[in-house]
Amino acid sequence: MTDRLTIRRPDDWHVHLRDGAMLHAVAPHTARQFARAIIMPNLTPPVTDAATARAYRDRIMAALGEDTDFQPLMTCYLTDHSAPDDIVGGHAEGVFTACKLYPAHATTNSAHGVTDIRAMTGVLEAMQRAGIPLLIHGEVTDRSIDIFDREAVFIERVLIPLIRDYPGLRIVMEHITTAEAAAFVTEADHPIAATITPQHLILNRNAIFDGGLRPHAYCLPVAKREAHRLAVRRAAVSGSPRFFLGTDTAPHVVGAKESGCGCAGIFNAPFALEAYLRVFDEEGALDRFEGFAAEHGARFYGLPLNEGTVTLERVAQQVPASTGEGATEVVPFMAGETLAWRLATDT
Ligand SMILES: NC(=O)N[C@@H](CC(=O)O)C(=O)O
Ligand SMILES: [Zn+2]
Ligand SMILES: [Zn+2]
Repeated sequence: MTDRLTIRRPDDWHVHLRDGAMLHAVAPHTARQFARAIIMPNLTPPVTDAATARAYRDRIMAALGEDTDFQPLMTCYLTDHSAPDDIVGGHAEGVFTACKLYPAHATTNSAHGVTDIRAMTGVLEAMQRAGIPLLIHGEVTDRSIDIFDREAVFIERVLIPLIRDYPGLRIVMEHITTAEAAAFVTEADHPIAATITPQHLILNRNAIFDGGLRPHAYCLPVAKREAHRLAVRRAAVSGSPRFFLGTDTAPHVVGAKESGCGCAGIFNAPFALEAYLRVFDEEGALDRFEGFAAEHGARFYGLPLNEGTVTLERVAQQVPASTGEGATEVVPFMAGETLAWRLATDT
């Protein structure tokens, strides 16, 4: 049995750091585990231009203090009014690493999102030309489509036409949850990849209703049936360079989760590596963990691999019931459960 695993320093390709007091409370968790992270732009108001992104990046670095070498990679929130020149300019200046497409009203803080992706011709052409990745929350917002089918229907209705129209556009399908998405990303003749969260590797939809309504197991896209979880697990441990780590850590204060209309989002930043490693361990794929956590994403984004390593050791630890206090009290993923692995050292 392997009891220690040393890998290249990993990156998290999908993170919500929020702002203000919550940013200060949650950012250190991500910076402790990861060298870099793709920072989601769904603040209120959203991060839609380079000046706003630069200011947000400064607030992130200020929240982490002087000693950190963590690198936030900023994204631009696309709206119906996004202008190609602003995006290409922001990317050329080194502010934007990617652009994020939220279909309007698909998820938390997506009210300003895009109403018709097909109408975004100028922006998508410019991104394709400049090699700027398009990160997609891949769910249709058609209320007549069952919530468990919205990802699969998005592939048919939106993604297939999109890759046909923009054959060179680099796409990351974020937080995939279905067998359909795993198969599509594996097989597509296109520069496309997908992030996978710990929760979609560990939970199926029964977890949301396990003995009562479980708000801390609720995120979007919502967890699917067991067959889908298993398909997503196979994709994660397959060794395919098209699948990589993106936690979608999405903190909401406890009262906003435990509510008559609880927010979508799971806060997994404090023990993200440990949660993923549990899955790779169970699947007998410890040798594939480094690729998933520290190589595939950087290569897809065309960024250098990190220097340095982290070590995880087989030492049990219990996930606390909550982190933070007051306006920053958040219940972490797997609260109260015991994890077999622990992040040990940073070198
Ligand atoms: N995943 C979620 O359930 N929530 C995210 C938004 C998102 O990534 O869709 C959030 O910002 O809270
Ligand atoms: Zn999303
Ligand atoms: Zn997200």
